[in-house]
Amino acid sequence: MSKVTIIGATGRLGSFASHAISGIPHVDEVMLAGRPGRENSLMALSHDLTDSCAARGTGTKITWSTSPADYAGSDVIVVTSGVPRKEGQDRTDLALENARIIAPIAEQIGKYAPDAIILMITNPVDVMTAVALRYSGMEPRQVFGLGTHLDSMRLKVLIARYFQVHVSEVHTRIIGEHGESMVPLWSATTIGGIRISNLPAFSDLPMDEMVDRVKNSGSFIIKNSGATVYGPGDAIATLVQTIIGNENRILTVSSYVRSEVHDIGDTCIGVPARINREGVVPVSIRIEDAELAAFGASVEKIRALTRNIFEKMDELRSSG
Ligand SMILES: NC(=O)C1=CN([C@@H]2O[C@H](COP(=O)(O)OP(=O)(O)OC[C@H]3O[C@@H](n4cnc5c(N)ncnc54)[C@H](O)[C@@H]3O)[C@@H](O)[C@H]2O)C=CC1
Ligand SMILES: O=C([O-])CC(=O)C(=O)O
Repeated sequence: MSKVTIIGATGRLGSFASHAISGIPHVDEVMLAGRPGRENSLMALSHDLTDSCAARGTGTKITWSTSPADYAGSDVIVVTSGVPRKEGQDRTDLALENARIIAPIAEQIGKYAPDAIILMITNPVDVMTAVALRYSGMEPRQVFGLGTHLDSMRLKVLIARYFQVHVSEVHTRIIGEHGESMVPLWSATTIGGIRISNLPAFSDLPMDEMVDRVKNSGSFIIKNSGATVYGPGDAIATLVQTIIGNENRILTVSSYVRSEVHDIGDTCIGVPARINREGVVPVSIRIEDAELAAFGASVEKIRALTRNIFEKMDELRSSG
């Protein structure tokens, strides 16, 4: 029996992610969670998703709750609660406002579902993953964030189109911040198993344009349609399936890094990590000098922002 809870289920991303998760094999229950006052909205969504399961011919049970005590028994808890950015904002602008929303949610998860695995989505996702880790009191392997998985998938599609190959022929990773300082790992990019730098067309590859497009993907979608929904929603479902199916895939997610990348760490940030039913563990890797310098800068940025948010949260809590 597997139970997946989505906290923030009434939101634009939360509702689509709930739909995507309800189609994963071996997920028996999807629990839609939200704040008191959202009962009608949660109930209506549960009816709609139950109809969806009926139409798909699956027996997934859709439940809903506004009580954190009902997090109990969850195998995976996806958190999408919080404010999204508006046109012109950077994800980091949301840090304190969303930390104030995520900290109490994480505390309740630690209290009622201490054996679950938390998948953090709220932005800025690297900092919110650290907030969830701190306030849940759970182990680093149990708390991870969507990180640069979606960025890596966005780059993969651009490379596949450029080389006119099926996306499954392309392997690539973006590590670091889910944001401006993200770092593409061209040294870990292959097409048909061949290192991309060994292909003659590599010298003409518009690398900077591709990475800029990935960096601006979220803001472009938000500006023109209001929110990013289907990309992150299906990326969330992939990660949930990887856990529930105990798949041992290596995906690029935000995870607490100690020293796995050239001894740089002590922060939650996007790195390749092995994901299974036990949770998420970063993989030790070695990267090229230029990539390492960029990753080091990204880690420093996120570590400083995270510490700043922790200090502000401590001040807010001590002043009552
Ligand atoms: N990591 C990633 O790749 C992505 C992250 N996101 C992030 O996910 C979050 C949600 O985005 P959307 O669903 O588009 O936003 P939305 O506004 O549609 O939904 C927000 C949800 O959070 C809840 N919420 C808002 N304030 C709250 C509070 N004070 N306490 C408890 N719950 C609260 C709302 O009830 C709602 O369920 C944002 O922070 C957004 O930036 C969105 C897309 C991709
Ligand atoms: O851009 C945003 O704010 C939402 C997000 O993180 C993404 O879609 O990558």
